[in-house]
Amino acid sequence: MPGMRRHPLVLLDYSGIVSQTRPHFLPSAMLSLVSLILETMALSVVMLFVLSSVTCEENSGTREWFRANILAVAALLGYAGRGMLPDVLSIEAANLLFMAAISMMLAGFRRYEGKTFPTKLLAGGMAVVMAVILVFHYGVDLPGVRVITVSIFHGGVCFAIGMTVRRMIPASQPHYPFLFTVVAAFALAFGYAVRAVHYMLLPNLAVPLFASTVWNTVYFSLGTLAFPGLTLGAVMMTNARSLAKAAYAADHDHLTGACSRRAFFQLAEREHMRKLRTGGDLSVLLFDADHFKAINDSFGHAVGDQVLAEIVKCTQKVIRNIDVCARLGGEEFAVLLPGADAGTAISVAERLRAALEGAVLATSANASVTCTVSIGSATLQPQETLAALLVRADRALYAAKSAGRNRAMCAEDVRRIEVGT
Ligand SMILES: Nc1nc2c(ncn2[C@@H]2O[C@H](COP(=O)(O)OP(=O)(O)OP(=O)(O)O)[C@@H](O)[C@H]2O)c(=O)[nH]1
Repeated sequence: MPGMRRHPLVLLDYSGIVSQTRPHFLPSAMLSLVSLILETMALSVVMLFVLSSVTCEENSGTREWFRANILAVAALLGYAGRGMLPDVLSIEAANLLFMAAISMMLAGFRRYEGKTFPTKLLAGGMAVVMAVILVFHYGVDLPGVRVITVSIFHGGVCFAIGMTVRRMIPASQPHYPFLFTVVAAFALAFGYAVRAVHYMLLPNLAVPLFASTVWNTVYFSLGTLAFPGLTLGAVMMTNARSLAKAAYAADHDHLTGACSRRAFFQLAEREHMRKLRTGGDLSVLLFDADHFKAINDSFGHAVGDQVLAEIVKCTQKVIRNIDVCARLGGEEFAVLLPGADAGTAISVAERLRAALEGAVLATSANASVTCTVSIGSATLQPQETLAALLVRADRALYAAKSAGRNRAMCAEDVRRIEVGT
């Protein structure tokens, strides 16, 4: 084959030049480093299986990480074949594939972040590195210069990965997957930088590629960890995001973004227990859109949906951050008001009613769609259960509907009316 050096099993330096000939057996030192490369390949293949379990359109970045691992496997095959494959495959092609692989890894993290990939910058960088490799392989054979150039590229990309993931460390959900990836990326960047500086300081460092020196072992181990480490971080980040999405979906209403019924009852239970233990006030508002069926019938279900979403937006503007607005079902909503006494609760209810009465909640064929609400409020009595509190709020809501709608009524007043005082 043209370009292939015909030494079936040989020990080569970085440039691929024969430095020793071992016609039938690989020396054990060489074998240990080749096996390190083969183990990395095996790990990357395992990572491909792991990645395939999370790779899909919704999980941004996973496709790029999958491709990156395929490229890495191909590159590692090339590196492992040094001495058995033509130089153009084991040096040029392998380096090109590994640069593409690590760049693809960065592309995955950028996609995960929702950002585009700096294709031109990286393609330009790869072209420069390849030019250096060609010049310092076929022109002047300086393996050290090739190592320095490739290490600077890999280190730079790993640093960019670290910076990208560092920006994404979330405030609320578990940090661990992100910290793991940031540490892995920065450690790799540091390792590559040390390698580049090492070769700059010792330009005549001409140990054979697979010679089992301390530094070779350190640098090979670094390379061994690069892909599996970053891929593991990527998979953990994907799982963290999936869990966060699932938790959000369970706790929020899909249409309006309000708290879900399930989450509302959980929060209400917790607040109720706290108030029973520590004292203090707790109020709840139950409210329902008036004649909502007529909106659906006149403007269509889509406009009805828009109105429901706007009702929630409007409510969230009226209440405090610590209050919780939930959609209990259909056109029925609730607001939990921790620390609010009966007077505060009815004034919040009145503000909400007035805000919705004056708001255009949707437009349809140039018609403004408005919708009023009826509200029942109730405040926790000593030793009262949550269920009893909600029953009283519901009765107040029913009273507001019966009294003509578009009004807020307080359970305590309704009770007074019921007992005739
Ligand atoms: N667009 C839309 N409509 C919904 C949704 N959930 C429930 N509805 C509609 O809400 C309407 C509720 O109607 P009713 O229970 O008769 O209540 P209403 O028309 O608001 O009358 P009052 O409550 O007595 O003032 C029904 O037509 C349901 O189909 C939803 O998610 N989207």
